[in-house]
Amino acid sequence: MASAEQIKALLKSHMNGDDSHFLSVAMQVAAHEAKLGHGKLAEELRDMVDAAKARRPHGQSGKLVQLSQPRGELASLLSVSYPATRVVDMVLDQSIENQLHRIIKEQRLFAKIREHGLSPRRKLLLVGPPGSGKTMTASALAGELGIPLFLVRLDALITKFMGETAAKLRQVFDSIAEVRGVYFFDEFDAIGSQRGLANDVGEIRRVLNSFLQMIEHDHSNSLIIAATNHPEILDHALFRRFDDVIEYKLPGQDQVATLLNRRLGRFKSKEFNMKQAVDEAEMLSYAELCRAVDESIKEVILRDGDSVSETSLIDMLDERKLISAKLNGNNNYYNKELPNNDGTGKQ
Ligand SMILES: Nc1ncnc2c1ncn2[C@@H]1O[C@H](COP(=O)(O)OP(=O)(O)OP(=O)(O)O)[C@@H](O)[C@H]1O
Repeated sequence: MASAEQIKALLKSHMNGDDSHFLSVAMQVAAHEAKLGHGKLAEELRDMVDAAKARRPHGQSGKLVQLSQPRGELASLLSVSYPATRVVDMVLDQSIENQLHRIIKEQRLFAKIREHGLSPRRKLLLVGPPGSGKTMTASALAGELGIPLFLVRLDALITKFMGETAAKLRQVFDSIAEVRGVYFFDEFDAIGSQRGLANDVGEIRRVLNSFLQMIEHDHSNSLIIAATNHPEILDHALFRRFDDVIEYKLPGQDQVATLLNRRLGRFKSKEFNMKQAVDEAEMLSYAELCRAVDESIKEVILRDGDSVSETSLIDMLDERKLISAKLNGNNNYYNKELPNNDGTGKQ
């Protein structure tokens, strides 16, 4: 139930005609209900807010008041957003989609799970090539659960001063315990690399040890998501600290076709040869495919055309391939096996 203060805030913004504030308080009520484990109610409220926002005239999207804006030093360590992304916005293979739905279900009903002395899945490791949807997944989980997404800024977290990084990490974990949200550690290999690496410095080893202890002792209701493109250099001790490891891959032919269809939307020409485009898209990431489609739509707009043909899309796909070959080099390590949860590396 909304608190008296929240009802007062709703009435006040209604009387002042402050639509943005009204919706942000409604989101606050939704986040509060989600925190109490009333997932269905929270989702219903959030859907109503989304619908209200969608009905606003163009240009009045209104900026949501940041409800859980980190303060003080935390502000430099965490950046917060309230994503509207949903799992259905993503193109995924069935097994990943199932994994995500399971996590969402456990999160929505976490109070029920905790009543039985169990804990929902909430410490996740996402591994896979660049542009495969790891960050988007963190947004979609926050969007589905109606809770804030906190990006942990590793550049601000990792300093060269002895002990400072671990102290900052402590602050992040304190926030994880205090404010329910999705906490996303991108490029996690920066702190999670194997302790024995020759070029490793002592401070990074200490940080990794601190992280291992902190994640082990964390019993909060937040989701902790770490993502990396380099699972092969992660310390094996890390794998068993996570409740779930989700492995992302480059899109297969079905996923490419779905993504191209969705992204091209009304710009897809009637005689568009999807098979030819899909064949040409091999080895490109989701992000690169999106980019190629956007570029080809832009090209249509600039020449006052009305649709994208497969040949113009193929040109853009080829351009992406060239750029990607230059930037990414070789990603062969995705063919290697990941260590299993006992850290032995055997599957
Ligand atoms: N599975 C997907 N379905 C639909 N769009 C996707 C998917 N994956 C990526 N995209 C598109 O590509 C963009 C970039 O993806 P994202 O940042 O999630 O990749 P990432 O795996 O986190 O990459 P990096 O490792 O470089 O951080 C997304 O904002 C989205 O537009």
